[in-house]
Amino acid sequence: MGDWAKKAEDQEVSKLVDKLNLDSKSGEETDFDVADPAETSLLIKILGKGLVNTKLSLDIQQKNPNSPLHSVKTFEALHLKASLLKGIYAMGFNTPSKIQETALPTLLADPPQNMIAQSQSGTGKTAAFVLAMLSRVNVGLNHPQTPFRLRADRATRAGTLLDYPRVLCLSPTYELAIQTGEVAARMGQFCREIKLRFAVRGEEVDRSKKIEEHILIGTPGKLLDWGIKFRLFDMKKITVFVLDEADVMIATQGHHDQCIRIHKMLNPHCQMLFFSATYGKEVMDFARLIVADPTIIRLMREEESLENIKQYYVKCKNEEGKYNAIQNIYGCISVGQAIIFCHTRRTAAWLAAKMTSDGHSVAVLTGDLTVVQRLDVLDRFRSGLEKVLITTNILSRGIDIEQVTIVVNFDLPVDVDGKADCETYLHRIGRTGRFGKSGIAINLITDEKTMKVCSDIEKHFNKKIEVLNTDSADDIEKIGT
Ligand SMILES: Nc1ncnc2c1ncn2[C@@H]1O[C@H](COP(=O)(O)OP(=O)(O)OP(=O)(O)O)[C@@H](O)[C@H]1O
Repeated sequence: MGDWAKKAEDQEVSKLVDKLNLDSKSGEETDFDVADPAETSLLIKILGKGLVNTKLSLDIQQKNPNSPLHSVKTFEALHLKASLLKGIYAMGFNTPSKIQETALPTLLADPPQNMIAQSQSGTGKTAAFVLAMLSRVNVGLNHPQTPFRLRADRATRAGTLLDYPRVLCLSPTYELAIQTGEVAARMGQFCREIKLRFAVRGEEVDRSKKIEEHILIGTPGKLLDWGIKFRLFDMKKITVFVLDEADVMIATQGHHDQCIRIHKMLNPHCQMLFFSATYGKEVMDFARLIVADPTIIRLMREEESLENIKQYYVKCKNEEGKYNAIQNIYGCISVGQAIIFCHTRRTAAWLAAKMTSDGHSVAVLTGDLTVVQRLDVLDRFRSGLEKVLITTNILSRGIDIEQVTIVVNFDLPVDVDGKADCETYLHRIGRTGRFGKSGIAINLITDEKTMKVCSDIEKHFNKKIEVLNTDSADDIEKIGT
């Protein structure tokens, strides 16, 4: 698989550059930013350098009484092929993550079990289902359940494996498919007999030849073309069907129906695996269309508390007044790194220019940047090259920027109806504070309307938002203690 890994890497770079070019041409100018779920997911995967070791508990809803739902504490206990175990260790995985230790025994069980697994980004779901895909291909070659005629048939053809692919993995976008393929290439690097193929835009096929790779990872449209339109492989022979990023899949126009169409072509004995970072009703409804009698595993998210965050509001006359409030705060207390949220790109640009001219080191992250450019901004900010990150709603819920000491809502988060967006507020300020020290959140108010938004947020979380007079140095110094 080694050459595949290099190819996947090259593909990823060149395709991300394509996206960069595409982005620079695309998109009418808009002043408001709305986070694109697929871009957010890709950013998280690329930024997610390591495993999110979580203490959160697992909620396991056992649907299939035959499922051997126990957990393993080591990868050895999974009795994987030596070459696969070698690949896992080569990736630096010493012990299974929480979701892996519980999901893998079921994912690898015989007879195969269907599963719906939900856990937030960075907890190891991709690695879990990739391991299952690679294992199944190995197991499929000589599994006692493999129909005898298939084994005999294969023996007569002296190893020419004509009844492949056996594994389909659907991703909502080209970039996310490449990311998953990368993980598979690294994990299967010592399993030279396993062949992977991307079913994504730009991947050409010879329509006169059947596809012989064992695992296809791609987007629904391309897989529909290869499997149903051009019949380049037999959908009925698929033994493992993985639907990844289901929450993003639902949010990406048109994928919902394509996934259902593909699913309808699979045989009922195919193992259906469904992965999602969120677990809302729409995700669960979609899952029930795809997965029969699933074992359901979800990583519970504890309610985020605002206990260690001190929240203030400042009454300002206008935008200039808001700017002066920020300047006064910086003039009185030492601020580590700060994130300032604006409602529009225009405000973000105006504020960035003013703060830069007053000597602040400022980074701006808005929706007109490509994924690659956003990564660069976030990397620089995380490494402390800039001290102030000015952004809009594009810095959506999923992207965690830890270790900022102060968050300023230059504009409070509101929904499309102008009402308080409490979930976004929680995400925005939920990252302040360092190792349990209290964080500071400052909300800048200019009129009755935004004052009401602020008090609605206060009521929603039942956590006092104190008034702050930024014309008084004593008042400001008090918040820094
Ligand atoms: N058992 C493990 N031990 C150490 N690192 C791991 C383990 N499993 C996964 N990782 C690493 O943790 C990071 C997140 O893993 P993975 O991508 O599988 O999580 P995820 O839940 O799918 O996240 P996302 O939803 O963003 O894709 C990756 O860098 C991966 O290499």
